[in-house]
Amino acid sequence: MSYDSAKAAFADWGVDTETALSKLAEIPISMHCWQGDDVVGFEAKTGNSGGGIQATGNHPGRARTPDELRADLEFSYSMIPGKHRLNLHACYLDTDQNPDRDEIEYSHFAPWVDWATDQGLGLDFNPTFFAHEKADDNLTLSHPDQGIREFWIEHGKRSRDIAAQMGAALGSPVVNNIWVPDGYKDTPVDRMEPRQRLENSLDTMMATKHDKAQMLDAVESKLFGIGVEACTVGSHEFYMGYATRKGTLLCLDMGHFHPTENVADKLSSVALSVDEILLHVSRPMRWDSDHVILLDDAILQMAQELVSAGLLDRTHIGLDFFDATISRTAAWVIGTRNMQKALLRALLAPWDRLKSAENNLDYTSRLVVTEEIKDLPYATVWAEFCDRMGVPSGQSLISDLHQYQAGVSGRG
Ligand SMILES: C[C@H](O)[C@H](O)[C@@H](O)C(=O)CO
Ligand SMILES: [Mn+2]
Repeated sequence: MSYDSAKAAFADWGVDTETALSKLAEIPISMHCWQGDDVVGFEAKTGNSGGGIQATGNHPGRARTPDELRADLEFSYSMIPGKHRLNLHACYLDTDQNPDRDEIEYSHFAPWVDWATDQGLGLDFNPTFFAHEKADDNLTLSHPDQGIREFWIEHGKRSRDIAAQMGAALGSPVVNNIWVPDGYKDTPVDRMEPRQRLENSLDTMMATKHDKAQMLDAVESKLFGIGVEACTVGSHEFYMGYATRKGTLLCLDMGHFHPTENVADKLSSVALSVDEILLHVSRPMRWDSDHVILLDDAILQMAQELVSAGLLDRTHIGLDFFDATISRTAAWVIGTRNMQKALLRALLAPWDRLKSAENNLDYTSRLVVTEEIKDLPYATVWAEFCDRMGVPSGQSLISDLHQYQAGVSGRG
């Protein structure tokens, strides 16, 4: 089918494909650096703690250096339509020095900023509260030992400074997302004190106010992780309350809730209490397994909520998955494109008609419309978008992905 025919098919439903394509082109997705190297990072390892997260698989081609990671990212972005962002973790520093987490400075990340400037990308940032000997108890900002708390508070403060400097250099606010793995394997007898300690540590860490044009604080909750099955200190209720009272962004990771919860349903509720939201779009399978996102119902509903509720302007869309059983660059490309495809479908829905049917309690019409529009030629509009943005779609994408993977498979 030609694009003009597809455009006419959508116009029949009162939808303008050109408006949808213009909007889609303006939605940045923050791609996570850690898909490229299985969350290993570039510092000398000092601890065993994985933070309860785990990349599994041994597909060849893992990036071992910042240069390899940047090459993989450049290829991946060239397969993704539009201009996007890179979400960096503090353990991905690029320096010959070996600073501990409480010694990191902007200079250790300056090569990333130079590269991002060159590539026209925005950056986001995360302090790394895992994979370190001082996190081996699965307690960091809520640790009963004040010295350990202070170590991590210093790391968090420095991360915020670095993020703010990145934002100033790039002219685009850097979201600095705080996730700590803190929790207990078995049922704790005291849940209150750890949560008070976490709150106090966060307050100290974020005491310095930064210009929101440079840096935005976000906090990420979790249900459980490996080794902290009984209690996570930074639960959803903890951070929902914290973000609401303190004015930070709230990060919703789709893998951090009970498997039957609909994370898309949370957006409108959360948006009534916090100004801005950060998403970690992920695909949990039985647990927080961080599979590559598919164009499945969970993602489609997420995109529908963002568009229908008018939340695109105050939601930062980040990704969080890491699969080491497939080509890592293909994982980035497939996952990011799926997020965009979901957004495109949501942008192509006849929302006025659907909302009007719902408000008139005409659920029959609502159901007919939602089901009939599933047959519209979304693929043709997507192919047009890719074409205009100079990236492949369909079978040529497959050969490009395979060709790049073949070139990196020999990495040791
Ligand atoms: C590496 C990330 O910080 C991590 O995935 C975090 O966002 C998370 O979701 C932990 O489960
Ligand atoms: Mn996450």
